[in-house]
Amino acid sequence: RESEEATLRELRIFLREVLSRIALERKFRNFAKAVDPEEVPDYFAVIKNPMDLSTMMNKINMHEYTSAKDFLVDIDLITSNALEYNPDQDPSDRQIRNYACELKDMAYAIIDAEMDSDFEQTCVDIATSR
Ligand SMILES: O=C(C1CCC1)N1C[C@@H]2C[C@H]3C[C@@H](O)[C@@H](O)[C@]2(C1)O3
Repeated sequence: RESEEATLRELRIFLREVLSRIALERKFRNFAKAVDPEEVPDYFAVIKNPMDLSTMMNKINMHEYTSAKDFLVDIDLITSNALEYNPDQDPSDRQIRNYACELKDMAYAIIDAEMDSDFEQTCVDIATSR
C-alpha cells in the first residue's frame, strides 16, 4: 500500500541519520569501510560475515532493512566480528574491542531514545505481511 511505502521511506531516512551520526565519530573510523584483504590477508579466512558502516548505508538504499531490528542485526555483526578478530590482551586489540562495544551501545541508545515503538512495530508488521 502507498502508506506502507511512506512508512518504509521514513524508516530509511531515520536509519541513514543514525548511521551518519555513528560514522562521524573518529573512534569508529576502522568500522567505516570493509576491511581491505590487501591490508589484512587472513581477515576473510577468520570472519565469514564481514560488515561495515558503508555496506550498511548501501543496504539501506537497496531497501534491505524493513525494521530497526534488521538494522541492529548488522550493527551486532560489526561488533561481534571485531571482538572475534581482535581477541588479544594487547592495547590495540583492546581498543578495537572497546570501540566495537561503544558503536553497538551508541546505535542501541539512539534507536531506543528516538524511535517510536509503535513505528517500529508497524515496520515489523509490514515486513511480516510481505
Ligand atoms: O578488525 C578490524 C577492523 C577494526 C574493525 C574492523 N581489522 C583487523 C585489523 C587489525 C587492526 C589493525 C589493522 O591491521 C587494521 O587493518 C585492522 C582492521 O584493525
